[in-house]
Amino acid sequence: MSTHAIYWLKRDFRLADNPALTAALEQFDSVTPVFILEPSALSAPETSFLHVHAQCDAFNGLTLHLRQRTKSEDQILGLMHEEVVVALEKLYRAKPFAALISHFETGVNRTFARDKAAKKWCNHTGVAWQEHRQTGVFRGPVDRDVRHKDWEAFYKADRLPIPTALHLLKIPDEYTEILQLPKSEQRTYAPATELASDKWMTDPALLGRMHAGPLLPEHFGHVLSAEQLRYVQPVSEQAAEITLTSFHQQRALDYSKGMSSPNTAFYRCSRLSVHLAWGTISGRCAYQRTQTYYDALKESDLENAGTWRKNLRSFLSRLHWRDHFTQRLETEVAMEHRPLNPNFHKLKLEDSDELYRAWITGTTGYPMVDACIRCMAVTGYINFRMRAMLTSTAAHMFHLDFRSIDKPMARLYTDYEPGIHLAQLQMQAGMVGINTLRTYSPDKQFLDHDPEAAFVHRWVPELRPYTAAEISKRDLTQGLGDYPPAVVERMERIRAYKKIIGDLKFQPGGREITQAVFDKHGSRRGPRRKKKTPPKKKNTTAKD
Ligand SMILES: Cc1cc2nc3c(=O)[nH]c(=O)nc-3n(C[C@H](O)[C@H](O)[C@H](O)COP(=O)(O)OP(=O)(O)OC[C@H]3O[C@@H](n4cnc5c(N)ncnc54)[C@H](O)[C@@H]3O)c2cc1C
Repeated sequence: MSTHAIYWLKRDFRLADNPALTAALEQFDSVTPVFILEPSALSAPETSFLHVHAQCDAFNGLTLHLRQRTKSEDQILGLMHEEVVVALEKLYRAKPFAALISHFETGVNRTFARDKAAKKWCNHTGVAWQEHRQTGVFRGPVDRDVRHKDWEAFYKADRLPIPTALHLLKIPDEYTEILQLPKSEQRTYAPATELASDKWMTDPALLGRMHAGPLLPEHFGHVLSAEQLRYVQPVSEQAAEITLTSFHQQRALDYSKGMSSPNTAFYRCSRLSVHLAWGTISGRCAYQRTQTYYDALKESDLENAGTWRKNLRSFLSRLHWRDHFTQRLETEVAMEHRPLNPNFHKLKLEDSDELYRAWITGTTGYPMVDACIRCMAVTGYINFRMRAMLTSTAAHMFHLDFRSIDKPMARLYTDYEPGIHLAQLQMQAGMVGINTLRTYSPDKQFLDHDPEAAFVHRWVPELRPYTAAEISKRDLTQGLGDYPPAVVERMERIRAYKKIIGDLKFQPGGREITQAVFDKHGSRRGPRRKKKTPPKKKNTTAKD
């Protein structure tokens, strides 16, 4: 009797180095790939048009890739717009399947609860659910001191080729009605000539282009404006390939130099985060291909080979940080709702609605903060330093609780990855407590990284009549023309925040609590500290 399985696509829209897809095709006679876009995910507080756009684009890209590979015009990628258990039940009733195959996911409590419900359904029905690992994040008890070795072993293992048995992927007749795709207008992406002059727009030659295809965000109630459509980053296996190649061959030379300023980061950074987040490339593939390129540069007589290598090494470290931070959420799922460091469980902040509204609408009276928020709302991207500055402003200056800004901020990134986002958010807000609290001054960031005010002028039109010098010397209590005064005075608020955090961190028994957090979650790669007291200085890298 022939065996049949469902391959449940979950943040893994690719054919190459895909452990779940490979396993499904090796074990079963036929496999139906299904992407389930749940109504509860679409209406979740962390979801925005950017995530829906990313998934539609990735779905369309994978559809195209499958057509090219199988040389067939048949739609072999199924879509369901249902809650997962309802979707599985419908499929099973139409045609029973022996197994459900997917990757395991480190997500928020909502996706964790969904997965538990799916597990219960599988147990009840007798369907075997195989969850494969696609990253260097480990589930279950892991010895923290050997985890790095496990991580390395995974990243050094041969990556999986595109399976040859793609002809086994099919939508059987029994599923045709259930897996019908919406009828769509074909959309064309903005032509490259229109993109030439604006450094925040995506350039198809460097970052790829969106595909026309059966899914559009509009089908799920998320409409992108014409401006957003021209700025959002394409997300597909094909676009990931172009992005990685252009990074290796053209952009990485100025990576370290260009990553801090929002005027250069849109092209100098790798821009691989959306692809890693939605699985249009595997972390292992990005890592190994970069390592190969790095090794080749050792033999190369290319001018600046040393600089290329230094930049690629810095990129490789960041790929490791991804899993390091995601592991925190995998180990401590409660961190969505409470600080990682128990010293802060009783933290009470002012959490003012008025300050929250100023922050999220980009009307704080701090030009760099406002420009970043408004830029993200259109492009779905900002670089690391600016994300850290936005968090630091929200927490240290505006005294907003990290739980109040978590979902709103997640909605602004196309690359939203719950593990990295929550770990970074908590760290920048001082809720981890194992590193020195780092405060970013928005006005210093403006002077350092936007000295000509190009970025601020682009995203805050009220400030276009003023020069960079006029902007930086403005009277904070007055604003400039139509631009509002600052909503709070900076230094006094930061001092107050640091006192709140310090009092909790150094309460009786607080140091021991912080040491326990370090032992469980701290990086093992730097010098080990086994002192009773938490580290005082240093460790202020972006990573920790
Ligand atoms: C408050 C806050 C929230 C964040 N939320 C996310 C998120 O939801 N998703 C996300 O991918 N990144 C997040 N980051 C990390 C970082 O800002 C982005 O990964 C980076 O800006 C993406 O751009 P890039 O791909 O061009 O990065 P590059 O600088 O080219 O880095 C290469 C890759 O390394 C990884 N990486 C880089 N920096 C970090 C870091 N500090 N921690 C963990 N991994 C890192 C990313 O996968 C990135 O794609 C967040 C940072 C902060 C401060």
